[in-house]
Amino acid sequence: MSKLTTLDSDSQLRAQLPVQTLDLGNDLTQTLQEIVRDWTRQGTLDRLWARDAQVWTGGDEANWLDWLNAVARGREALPALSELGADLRRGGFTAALLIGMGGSSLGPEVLAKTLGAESGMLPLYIIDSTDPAQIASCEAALDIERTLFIVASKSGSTLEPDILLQYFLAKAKAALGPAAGRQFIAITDPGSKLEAFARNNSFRHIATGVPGIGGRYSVLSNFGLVPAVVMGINIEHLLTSADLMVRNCSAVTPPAQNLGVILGAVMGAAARAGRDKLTLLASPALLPFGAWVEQLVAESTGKHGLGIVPVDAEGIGMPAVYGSDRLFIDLRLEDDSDQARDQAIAALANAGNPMVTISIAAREQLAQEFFHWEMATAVAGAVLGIHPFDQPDVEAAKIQTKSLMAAYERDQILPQSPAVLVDGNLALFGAVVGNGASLESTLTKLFGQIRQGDYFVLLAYMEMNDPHMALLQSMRTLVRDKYKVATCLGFGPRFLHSTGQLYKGGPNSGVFLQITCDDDMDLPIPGRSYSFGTVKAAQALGDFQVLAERGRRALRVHVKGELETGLSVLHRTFIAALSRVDLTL
Ligand SMILES: O=P(O)(O)OC[C@H]1O[C@H](O)[C@H](O)[C@@H](O)[C@@H]1O
Repeated sequence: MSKLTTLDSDSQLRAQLPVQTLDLGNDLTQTLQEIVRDWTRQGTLDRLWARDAQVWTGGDEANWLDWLNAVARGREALPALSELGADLRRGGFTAALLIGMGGSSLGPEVLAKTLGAESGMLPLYIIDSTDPAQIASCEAALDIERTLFIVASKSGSTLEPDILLQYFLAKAKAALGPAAGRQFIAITDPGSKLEAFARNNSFRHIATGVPGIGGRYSVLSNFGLVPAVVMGINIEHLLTSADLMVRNCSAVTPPAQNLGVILGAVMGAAARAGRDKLTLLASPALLPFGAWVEQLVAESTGKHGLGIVPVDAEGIGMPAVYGSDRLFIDLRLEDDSDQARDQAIAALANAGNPMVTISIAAREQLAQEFFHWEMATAVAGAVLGIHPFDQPDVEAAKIQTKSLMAAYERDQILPQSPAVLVDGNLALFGAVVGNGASLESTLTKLFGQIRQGDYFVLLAYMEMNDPHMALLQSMRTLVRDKYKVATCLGFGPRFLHSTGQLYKGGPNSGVFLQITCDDDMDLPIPGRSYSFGTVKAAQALGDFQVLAERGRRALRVHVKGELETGLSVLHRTFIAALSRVDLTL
């Protein structure tokens, strides 16, 4: 194994930048060197910073590169942001709820879960679901009268934030009367419908986004900075730290020393060599970073039948449970390592798996990691010849959902074909279900379709909570260990704004098990003729229809009646089916 460290050990920068170490094996190292040589000779990095769309596909990439300057803009906005912080300190709030999807919520979620609120400032809750139970749990944790609501949406027209805003504004109005708007902040691009709504409802503050920054690249703009201010995080420190990475990734730093170019070139080279499952291994304290990386990598690269499959929070296994399609990236916090984890990672590297190690000394350096990964993803897009700033297939599921909702508004029922099979309280849908089959034989058939190099995904339209997470995680681990394939877990509708793009538009190597459920309780949406439960059902249906249209191998299991009972039956049958299946890999 050849090892390469991309900064001199005595470099002053190295003390403050992450240390990035590569252990790639000969073939990948050679490809990496070729890419770096080409980038140097052809001045590709200069062209990237000069916003030359030919670096990628020659499309409209130049319109989406304002994230390159987000840190400088953020620094200019520091006085205004500090005024906002002072105002909030006087506001008498006890907590904040951020309403948003995908790029508008995943960055703030990382900040909330890794840095958290400073004392005296507001802990940040996030709602990015239409699941009635999840909305109810979130509401139960809040004192509505003393909650600051942050509605974050670049477009200002995304369905979920729109209806969640209606819901929580009605609650706030019921508690506080017409002054309720003072409890709300909007973060949105100029001229959006949300901006107008915020004005008309006398919101406390409206923070604007930059139209030339896409959602998944927006964390270092107001979309991440305002929630950070709400939590009392020192954003001046974050931006100063991020600025070091911006400088390292700039055109002044030659590709061979440029952390972003190197990481991106490795990602692209690995994907070209069939190692397209980018498996993030994060120190426990940095685990929440993975959900943000997932969106960035999946939405940016997963299109036109190509893409890098991000694998997040899979847990680390023995080398024997992995195929030869993995690139491992170990994101570590120096004082947060334990011996068992280190040994497991060393075993993976010793077994010949390519491994990138990114080591940071303090959590605040995640601000650098945001830019590092943004640059790397843009570079990987260039290496793969992909437009990294669009998301052509997200729209397909949205269109399908819209037409289902229109049918519901007309007929008061969601149009859907009957289940192909009902096994106890579980109803099965999808082409994989055969005549006279059972849940177990259908699962066996689905598993039988998994081939080497595929990935298996659980799409769960239910409350994202610890018990559900534990059960679903155990299911994905069983599949990984038996088939040696990468596995992913997405909660709906959250993942539709993240990995959904890749699942539909990327390579047809995904095998999907969608799990839906009846809702024990439902919540009405003020001013609408439908409930959150209906929206969630339409989103799951629309998602499944698009997966089927795209020829994806997919099964839907709907749990009728009590969710926990149905899930444990599904879990047991899943294990039984796995143990029956003959390995055909
Ligand atoms: O911020 P918004 O306009 O509400 O968009 C939220 C999300 O919507 C879509 O699903 C996009 O695919 C995501 O990239 C985006 O982050």
